[in-house]
Order: sequence, then C-alpha cells, then structure tokens
Amino acid sequence: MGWSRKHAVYGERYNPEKHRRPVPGSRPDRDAGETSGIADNTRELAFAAVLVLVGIAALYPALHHRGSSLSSEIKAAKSTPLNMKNWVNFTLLESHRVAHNTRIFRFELDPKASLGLQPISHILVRGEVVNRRGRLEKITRSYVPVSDLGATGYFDLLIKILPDGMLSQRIARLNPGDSLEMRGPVVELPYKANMKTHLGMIAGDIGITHMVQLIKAIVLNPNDYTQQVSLIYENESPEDILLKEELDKLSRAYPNFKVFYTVNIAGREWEGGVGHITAEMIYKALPHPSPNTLVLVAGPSTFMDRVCGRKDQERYSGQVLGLLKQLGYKKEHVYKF
Ligand SMILES: Cc1cc2nc3c(=O)[nH]c(=O)nc-3n(C[C@H](O)[C@H](O)[C@H](O)COP(=O)(O)OP(=O)(O)OC[C@H]3O[C@@H](n4cnc5c(N)ncnc54)[C@H](O)[C@@H]3O)c2cc1C
Repeated sequence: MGWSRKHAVYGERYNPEKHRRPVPGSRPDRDAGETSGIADNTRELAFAAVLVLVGIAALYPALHHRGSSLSSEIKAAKSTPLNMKNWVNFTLLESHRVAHNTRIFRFELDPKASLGLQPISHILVRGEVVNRRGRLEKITRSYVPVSDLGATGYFDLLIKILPDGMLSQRIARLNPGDSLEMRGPVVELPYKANMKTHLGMIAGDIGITHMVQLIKAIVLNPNDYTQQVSLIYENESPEDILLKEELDKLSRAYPNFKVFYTVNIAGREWEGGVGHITAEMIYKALPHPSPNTLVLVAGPSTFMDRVCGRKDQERYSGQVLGLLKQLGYKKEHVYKF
C-alpha cells in the first residue's frame, strides 16, 4: 500500500557519512608528518599485532555472548505470530483511557516476541459485530500499533471509540483476557533510516498514530541520523490531544524531534497555537519543499481537504492541494496517509 518506489528516488539521499555526529572523545587522524621512518613503523606494526591478538583473546567471550544474544533477538523477532495469511487471536492484557473517547489497548505477545513491523505499517483487526441490518457479521478495520517497534511481550493500539462505530464499540467492550483476530502487517510507507534530512509531519486527531510509530522508530534507532523531525498536531481542545505526555517526553529527550500543538478551543493557560493549522504555522515549523525533505500528513477527511487534499487512490498520494499547495509543495514532497 501507499509509498511507491517512484517517490523514494527523488533527490539526493541523506548521507550518514557526511552528517555523522562526531564520536565523543575521538581524535582527528594522525598527521602524515608524524611518522619517523621504516624502523619505527616496523616496531609499531609488531606492537599493534600483539595488541590485536591480546584484544581478540580478551574480547572472545563477550563477542561470543553478544553473538548468541543477537541471534536470539532475531529468533524472537521471527517468532512474531502476526502474519498476512492467517487471522491470529491476540489476548487483551489491559486498556487505559487517553482522552474521553480514546483508549490504548495493550495486547499480549510471547515474552521474547515483538510485532516485527517495519515503519510505517498498520495491521488488520477483525471482529464479529451486529451489522446495521441486525445480522452478525465479521468486519475488518485498520489500526497502527503505537508501541516501540522493538517492544517485546506486548503491543499497543490507540483506538478512538466512535459513538456509532461498529468495530471500535466492540473493542471498547473487551475485557482483559478477551481476544481479537488480527492479520498483517501492511506496510504503508517503507521508511528507511536516513532517507531524508528533515521530516515534517502534520496530524489531526487520531492521525497521530502513523506519526508516533515513525517518530519512535527514528529517535530510538542509533543509526538513524535524521537531523530534524517536526510535527504540527491539531485537535479540538487541549484535552483531546492524544499521547501529549509521551510526545512532550520524546521532544525533551531527543533534540531532533520538535512538536507544536494547535487547538480550536483553548483555555487561558494554553500556550500553543489556536485554531486550525495555517499556512504560517507550516511555513514556520516544517521543512520547506526540497529533495531532502518530506512532509507526512494524516487525519480525518475534512482535515486532509484543508491541509493537502485527500489521498486519491489506495496506493498514491495524488495531487497536492490546500495549504501545502499554497506553500509550493509538490507530489514528491508530500506523503498522505
Ligand atoms: C490505514 C489506516 C490506519 C488507521 N489507524 C487507526 C488507528 O490507529 N486508530 C484508530 O482509532 N483508527 C484508525 N483507523 C480508522 C479505523 O480503521 C476505523 O475506520 C475506525 O476505528 C472506525 O471503525 P468503526 O467500525 O468503529 O466505525 P464504522 O462503523 O466503520 O463507522 C462509524 C461512523 O464513523 C465515521 N468515522 C470513521 N472514522 C471516523 C473518525 N476518525 N472520526 C469521526 N468519525 C469517523 C464513519 O464515517 C461512520 O459514519 C485507521 C484507518 C486506516 C485506513
């Protein structure tokens, strides 16, 4: 689904060598003028060889141990029960309220297994409901896991419970120990570490799930050198902001992640933006269109209309409209969920 190869080839790729942060304590390479003849070189070489041998002997048990722990991590990742072919039952461990109409549902995995997702992916959830004609029917909906992708033993879904939502109402009635059928994953945007230098994100309401999955995948990956991830997140009121505490924590812990909130109804103490997202907010907070940047957008249909236009097909983002068009963004600068 979603991201096509066509989108991924635009522009120069971010080059980790060029942008690598210096390793603390590392010293510049030795100047060629410091070497003092063949005899010195031979002595240095012999000494270095002895050091290497001693080093290998000392490190062998640690390397061996690390090797086996890596292979068990790989085994664990492989042991994910989630697959595209069959529906698998997952047991609810617990759920907790995030906002008046939204809850996090935590499902169980084997203690060493993780979901093994590539960002950005969603999974399919199926449940039996009474349909609008009063008949029992199995229906399927998509949800984006928001727990760290490497988390073992569980995964979390953030689900908005709609007043007349068939599956979300069914999920809201689950008790710990109940189970739900799932299948997947479905990769939407196959994100690769360092694929852009600066990512912009614009989310409305429950559209945050896509962004949270990617933000965590970037900041928790020591080999991802993305210079900046900037999110603008729109909601109805401060109480409706989903995962605010977690987003604030991430932005305090990782200087390459910044978040700006805007709400339609604000109290006196509110310090963020007020009203719908504007062109000015986007201009100030997000990367300007360039081959090294990408802006991701997710939210309800009316929100998409204002910001960039709806996705026109299942696989392609389509033309850029709305605020992003006004600001000069083209198809290759925008990914719509
Ligand atoms: C790729 C993808 C990822 C998604 N990820 C998530 C996620 O992580 N968390 C999540 O909660 N949802 C997510 N959704 C939406 C989810 O798949 C369901 O559509 C949603 O839970 C409603 O299903 P339902 O059966 O409860 O409601 P339905 O019975 O299908 O719909 C009930 C009514 O609610 C309307 N409606 C649908 N969505 C919304 C909405 N967001 N706000 C207001 N009204 C709405 C429908 O138009 C309909 O009138 C995702 C959707 C897609 C396509």
